[in-house]
Amino acid sequence: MTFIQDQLADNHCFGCSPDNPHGHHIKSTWDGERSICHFSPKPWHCAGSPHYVYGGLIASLIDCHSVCTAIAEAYQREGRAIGEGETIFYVTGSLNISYLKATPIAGPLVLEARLSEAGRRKSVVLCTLSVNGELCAKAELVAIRVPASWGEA
Ligand SMILES: CCCCCCCC/C=C\CCCCCCCC(=O)SCCNC(=O)CCNC(=O)[C@H](O)C(C)(C)COP(=O)(O)OP(=O)(O)OC[C@H]1O[C@@H](n2cnc3c(N)ncnc32)[C@H](O)[C@@H]1OP(=O)(O)O
Repeated sequence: MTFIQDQLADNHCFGCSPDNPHGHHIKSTWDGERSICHFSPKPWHCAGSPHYVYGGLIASLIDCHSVCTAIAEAYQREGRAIGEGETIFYVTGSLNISYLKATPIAGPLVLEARLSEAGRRKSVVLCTLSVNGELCAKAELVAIRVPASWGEA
């Protein structure tokens, strides 16, 4: 299986870089229309109760999965494979999350994202997070394209 994150160069992100030893290492697939990410929380990712997931982690997963989705779609729009040619980077401009139900830590968490808007510099991504088919959170993220030089270490 090919993951978006494994095709991106110069990515040190806490949420999604494969190379950040302390990060979440999320993995997202892109089918040309929507992206999917599965994540199994660890016991220490809990909220006040040991049974439910910490909201900050949920935000972090949605953030990275959505921005990676915006990047994948942008490569596609330019007729390139992800990571091919000049680097495309997006950052989070805004992230609006509705926490609809407490998210069971037993997981797995399933994130699904698609674009509702794709402009020259700005993309809007809609993302849901479900467990066992039950919708626990939904979000809208505005991703803004930035120069490739932002990725330089
Ligand atoms: C921070 C360093 C990141 C380096 C990344 C490079 C390597 C990446 C590698 C691999 C990626 C893998 C994935 C990563 C995933 C993780 C994502 C994150 O955690 S990112 C960190 C958190 N986000 C920030 O720190 C942004 C801080 N903000 C800014 O830098 C600027 O405010 C920025 C770039 C977001 C916009 O700045 P302007 O002034 O250039 O933009 P204007 O030209 O005014 O607007 C362009 C369009 O965007 C809208 N816009 C701008 N800011 C917005 C906002 N905050 N909310 C909603 N819309 C916004 C505007 O309304 C405009 O839209 P209209 O074209 O008119 O339709």
